[in-house]
Amino acid sequence: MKYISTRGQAPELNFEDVLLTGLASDGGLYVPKDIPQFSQEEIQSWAELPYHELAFKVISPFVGDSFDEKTLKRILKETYTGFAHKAVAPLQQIDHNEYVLELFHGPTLAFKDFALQLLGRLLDESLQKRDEKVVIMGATSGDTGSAAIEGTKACKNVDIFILHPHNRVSEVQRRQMTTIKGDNIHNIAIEGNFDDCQQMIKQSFADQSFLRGERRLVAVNSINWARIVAQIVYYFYASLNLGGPKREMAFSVPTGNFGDIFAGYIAKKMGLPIKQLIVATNKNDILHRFLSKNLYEKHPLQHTLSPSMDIVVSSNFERLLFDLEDRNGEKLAELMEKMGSETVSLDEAKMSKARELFDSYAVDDQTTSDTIKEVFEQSEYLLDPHTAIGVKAARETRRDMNIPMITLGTAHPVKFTDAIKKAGLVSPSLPAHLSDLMEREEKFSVLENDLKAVHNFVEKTIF
Ligand SMILES: Cc1ncc(COP(=O)(O)O)c(C=O)c1O
Ligand SMILES: N[C@@H](CCOP(=O)(O)O)C(=O)O
Repeated sequence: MKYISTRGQAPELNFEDVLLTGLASDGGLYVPKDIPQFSQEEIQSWAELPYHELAFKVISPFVGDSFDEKTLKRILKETYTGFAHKAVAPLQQIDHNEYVLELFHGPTLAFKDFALQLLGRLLDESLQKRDEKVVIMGATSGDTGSAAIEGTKACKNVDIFILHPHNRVSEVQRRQMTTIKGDNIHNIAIEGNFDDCQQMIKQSFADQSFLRGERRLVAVNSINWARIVAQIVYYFYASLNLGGPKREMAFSVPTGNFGDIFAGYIAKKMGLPIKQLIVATNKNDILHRFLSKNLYEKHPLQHTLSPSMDIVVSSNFERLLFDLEDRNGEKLAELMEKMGSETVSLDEAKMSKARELFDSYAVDDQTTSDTIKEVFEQSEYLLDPHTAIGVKAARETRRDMNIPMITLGTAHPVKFTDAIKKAGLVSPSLPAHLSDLMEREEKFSVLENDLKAVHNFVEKTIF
């Protein structure tokens, strides 16, 4: 399997090299040259498989010969047998033909564990084989940070630097990152917002001179294709558990960086019958405005009850635009340049293609609170604020009541106690492995919103 850059100028790479990088050298994102296809019969034959075996079927064509079959199977088994729920990604029915796919039974209680528990193990395997040490840099609006640290903390060949917006993640989220001990773990609170953090990561890939040519820079955000690939699996898993592929499914996906929903789009391209994919956003609704009005226009970032989705520039949207531009890297590079500085509309043919693929809906804080309360009163099921946005969007945009509607349950409500209290409900207790989280000692550095300051910090730490 070969990977190409969305901007058409970077060298083609195999899966292992894509895993060991972030942005392509031309500033684009790596995508598979061809998407693997499965027949309905083949998908059907996986109906009884446990999660890790299904993951092997879905992921192995993307991995190609980068990891041998035995190693990949071992790593997948280790990854998913570590989840707290036996089903790994259980479905909870919340109404007639309406479900939440619980993706928060990993160690950090958010869907990011599905990919980052795997990515950490793949990295470890690869770096040990190569006898190479790397620097990881990541930006987080709350969940990627702890999942990335948890996933890579055992890797001896890694120094990890995670940037989060100072005072803009929940207390549980911050403590989950800043209390993990390890000399190779470095948390940085940036006096800015998530977009500032993400921008600094992208700029770091563009100019890596601060690493003095001695270390490779690796991404843990969903700009790294290995993140997306792991997230495709649970679309297959949910569908197979509800009678797919003989039945079509609809998915509603709380969206920030467009990684999780992009994984659903790929699952559909691979042959999974998905009737509807819903982009559910909070007030940072650039994607909803784009899909509904054909206007890509950046508004200032707003802080909401769903902080992990407080994102303006969605990195993975570029991967979709690449397909809408018929995979023409040159045209895409021009479009991305324009989108960086002005309001952009697509031509109508491309826009209608995008609208055939996705519905969208934006939810404000009051409605998020109301939805948490309403679902709890109806079904005694407690949603986290991100999942609540997915459920609300599903209910508002559903096209066919006979098709099962699955909202991705992206985080456990215990991570967002303030939002739960605002909805007038009682927050659950932390699970046993985190029960003393509020007493643990925290370690992080606060830095100004300045790339040079961050690079100096990294340099001083590792050299
Ligand atoms: C809890 C939660 N829900 C939803 C999202 C959005 O996912 P994505 O960025 O893949 O669109 C995130 C992070 O981005 C998250 O942490
Ligand atoms: N919501 C994320 C933001 C980063 O997204 P990613 O999918 O690119 O890692 C977070 O919680 O950190």
